[in-house]
Amino acid sequence: MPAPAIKICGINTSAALDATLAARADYAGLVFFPPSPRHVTIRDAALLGARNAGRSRLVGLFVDADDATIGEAIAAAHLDVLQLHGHETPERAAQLKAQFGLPVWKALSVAASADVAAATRYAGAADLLLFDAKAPKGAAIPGGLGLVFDWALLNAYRGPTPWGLAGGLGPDNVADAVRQTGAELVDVSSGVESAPGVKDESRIQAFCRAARSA
Ligand SMILES: O=C(O)c1ccccc1NCC(=O)[C@H](O)[C@H](O)COP(=O)(O)O
Repeated sequence: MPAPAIKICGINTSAALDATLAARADYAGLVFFPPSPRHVTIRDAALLGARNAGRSRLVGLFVDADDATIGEAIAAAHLDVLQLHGHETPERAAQLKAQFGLPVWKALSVAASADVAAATRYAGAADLLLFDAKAPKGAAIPGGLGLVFDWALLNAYRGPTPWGLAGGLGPDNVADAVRQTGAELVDVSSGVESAPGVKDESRIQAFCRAARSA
């Protein structure tokens, strides 16, 4: 089984970006969602984009954002991928893909088999599906909560769209997760932090090493 691609999400400082680059992660995620402890302003995003200088692929994460917000973020940070983490429909995903000419990843919250079955609606609209744990009702943010879902639910996925795994991953369980699910991409945020929104260089290194060992 080839090693999965690795995305470290919630990069909000130059130190966090440098740690991600040093660990040779494939993707670095920037969160454009003000309620998140990992939110980056347009100014932060421009600085991070310039520092990255094309070394890692930058994924902009949006929650039901409008076109102007997304366009401004792309221009500031030179984003490579758009990740939609809200209630965006297949039509909205397809429209953003056409409008901005970037790959679109759709995050899908999973708590039951029906959530996985519904993923086929995004065939042709999204370039990658990111299966993540469903946030509890009333949560301030829909991701980045360190919650794991039942990975066995993914056995039911039969769609053509490539997919990745997120939700409660960390250095201690990512290798098992890859072995059990065969995920082509793994995504982590809180599992490589020392506090919400504070990335930990040694945990980023350990996560990448463990993911590649699977
Ligand atoms: O991370 C956030 O703060 C966030 C805010 C709003 C929507 C999504 C968010 N994160 C999405 C991610 O891509 C996370 O990496 C994913 O949910 C996994 O998070 P974690 O369980 O903390 O590893």
